[in-house]
Amino acid sequence: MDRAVLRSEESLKFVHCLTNRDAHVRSHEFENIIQTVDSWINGYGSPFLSSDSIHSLKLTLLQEHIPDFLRLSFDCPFPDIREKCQSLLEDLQSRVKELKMPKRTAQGPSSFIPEKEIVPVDTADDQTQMLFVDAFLQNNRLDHVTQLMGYHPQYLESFLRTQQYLLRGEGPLPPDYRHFIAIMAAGRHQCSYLINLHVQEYILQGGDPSWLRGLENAPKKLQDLYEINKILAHRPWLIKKSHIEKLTKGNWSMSEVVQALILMAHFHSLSSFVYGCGITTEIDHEGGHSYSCPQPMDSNSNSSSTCESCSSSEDSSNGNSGLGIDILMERMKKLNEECEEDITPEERIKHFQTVETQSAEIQTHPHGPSPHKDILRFVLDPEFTYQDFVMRGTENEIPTFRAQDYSWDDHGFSLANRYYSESGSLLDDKFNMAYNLTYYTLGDRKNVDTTAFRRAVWNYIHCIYGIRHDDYNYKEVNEMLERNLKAYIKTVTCYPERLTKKDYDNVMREFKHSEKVHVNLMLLEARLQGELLYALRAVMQHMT
Ligand SMILES: CC(C)C[C@H](N)C(=O)O
Repeated sequence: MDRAVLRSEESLKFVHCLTNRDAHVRSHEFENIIQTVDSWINGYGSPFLSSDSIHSLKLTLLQEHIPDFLRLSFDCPFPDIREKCQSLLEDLQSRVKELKMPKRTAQGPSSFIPEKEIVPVDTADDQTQMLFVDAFLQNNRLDHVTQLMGYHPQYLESFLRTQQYLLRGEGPLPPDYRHFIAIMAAGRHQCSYLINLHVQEYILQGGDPSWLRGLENAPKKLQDLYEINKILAHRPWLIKKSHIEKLTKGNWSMSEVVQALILMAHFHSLSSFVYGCGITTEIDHEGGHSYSCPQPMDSNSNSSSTCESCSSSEDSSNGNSGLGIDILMERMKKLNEECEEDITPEERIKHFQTVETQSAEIQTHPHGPSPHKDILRFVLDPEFTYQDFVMRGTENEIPTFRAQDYSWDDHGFSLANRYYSESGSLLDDKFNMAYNLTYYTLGDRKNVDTTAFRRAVWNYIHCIYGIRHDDYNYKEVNEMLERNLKAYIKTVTCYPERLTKKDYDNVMREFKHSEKVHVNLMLLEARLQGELLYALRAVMQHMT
């Protein structure tokens, strides 16, 4: 190659490398990119001083990809690439004055948790580091969700394996459909974080950009999912076998239906996690970087300490400071020691109904942010939201879902496997991981059996969805979960887009951030399982 003149095909290669789907190629080619850019800057004479068309092409290309470099300088788990990106940006800044240099707007992956308390990209923990590398190679990035899940590497492993399978593994739906479904699902909670990620993936997979103009531009087959996506997200108890029938009478095969249902439920519940943990916009996405002084978001990390102290005094004066760890420990101990109370099935049902009714009385924020028009392209009726199960009205008599009649272990698991090969086993592993995960700690205490607390969280979420486990004593929910925490759980599960930092700060105060993320993982999985129980039961009813 004539190095004196950078040919436009070279520029194209540059773009290609940066956006290459195959992350392996991408990291290998990275060396070349750096060299190319280096030679642009340092090369023969000073190419940036000439004003030919190649010059402006180079400038445009560089400008477009600077957010990519900026992101890589933070999220790349390979230290050499991270450092090279940093020095490249510095070099560009000082030598190519025409370029505009952005700064990241958020201070790390979560606006609720100070960056220094989050597992760093270059963590010294080998297992987590390997998972971060895997995630980077899978997704072309180490996204904020993954980094936050890095608190819980055992879970993260299972999560990444499942998500990789759903999006890129064998399965009946083509890749662009999978990402489009992710966008539709995230749209139900206005989760622009996930929408951005999957719009990018959709395009990289060769998806038709015109579909992104709005649902009405997508194929009828995808539009047919609209209704079921909506009820699955907010009122899964309304799913009937007729919904499944409608799809299979159209041109959906049963295994496509099952893959789509799992994808939708996965992204509904991942939206809960994104909001529940205050995940920030990815650096290279719109809003993740800014070309002006990034002052506003800087105050965010500071505000966490000021906010916490001011809200704590405010709340204790309201007598609203919640269950302290000591009380919680004492109650857990008591529950563990007590032998199973002798209660009749009727009493059990009563307890369940009490928790259910109380849940309906919990006031969450009445309105969320009004949806952005970019999101409304995928959401036709944003006002359709969760409604308390007990308020479902009597006209269509929907009974409580009895988990012993249709359970994940005995029914859902094998049905998922039957129509979508490994999905059941992967999900099963992930559910078990989230359900059983414990470090025997609570705040700064060690050797604590937290089973009672964790069961209460899980079963409370199912209760919100009208699912009753008849071997569980729902009285425990009220012993374990104070009202603020119930409100937090209900908001994150049902209306995640309405959650505020204050809500996060005001609950589980003595818990570590990693524990709050742990609770969010349970929330994600319990919601996912709840949605799938309804969806797969309808599939079964349709088949029999
Ligand atoms: C969510 C937390 C209360 C979990 C606790 N740290 C445990 O290891 O069990």
